[in-house]
Amino acid sequence: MGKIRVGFGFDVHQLKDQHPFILGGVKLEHHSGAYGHSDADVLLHAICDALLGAANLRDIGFHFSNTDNRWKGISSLVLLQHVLELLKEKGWAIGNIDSMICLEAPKINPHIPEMKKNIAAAAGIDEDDISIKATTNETMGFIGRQEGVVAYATCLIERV
Ligand SMILES: Nc1ccn([C@@H]2O[C@H](COP(=O)(O)O)[C@@H](O)[C@H]2O)c(=O)n1
Ligand SMILES: C[C@@]1(CO)OP(=O)(O)OP(=O)(O)OC[C@H]1O
Repeated sequence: MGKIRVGFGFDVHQLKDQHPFILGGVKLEHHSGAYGHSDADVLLHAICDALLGAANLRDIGFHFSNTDNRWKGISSLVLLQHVLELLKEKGWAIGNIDSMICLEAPKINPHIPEMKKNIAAAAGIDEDDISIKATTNETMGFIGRQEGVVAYATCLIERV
């Protein structure tokens, strides 16, 4: 086996009423949604940061500034594709990704297969190499009050 590295990513976005909610590239039916410069997909942003961190390539805001109109409203699946190109240029391939979404509602479990499919397609990896999990915050804090959504991700990358 060649050189391997691990990475870690975190993201948080505010939830606003009557706003689209995109998570893992899936549009969720919900009364509120994540707000940001892009489509505010916290799961994909955490995954992008884990991958960039593993490759020591700074972070998502360094590559895709939230003051740059090119990224306004953009699908974070496109950002993930860009991140993959950056990793490839440095000779890295993804081993696996694990992630956790912290969200009070709606339930994420029914959407996980579609999220995995979207991420696998954008990152060019097997669905089996992507794990997505979810937890509520047991009604506590800003997540519990449904004011925000958080995601964490870890990954392993290997030299090809
Ligand atoms: N937004 C969410 C939150 C949780 N889940 C699933 O429910 C299980 C129980 O959640 P607790 O926070 O009460 O431990 C959790 O393990 C997930 O499987 C979900 O789908 N969507
Ligand atoms: C994705 C970017 C760029 O559009 O903006 P946001 O959608 O606001 O997301 P965030 O995780 O706050 O910052 C990263 C930015 O690069």
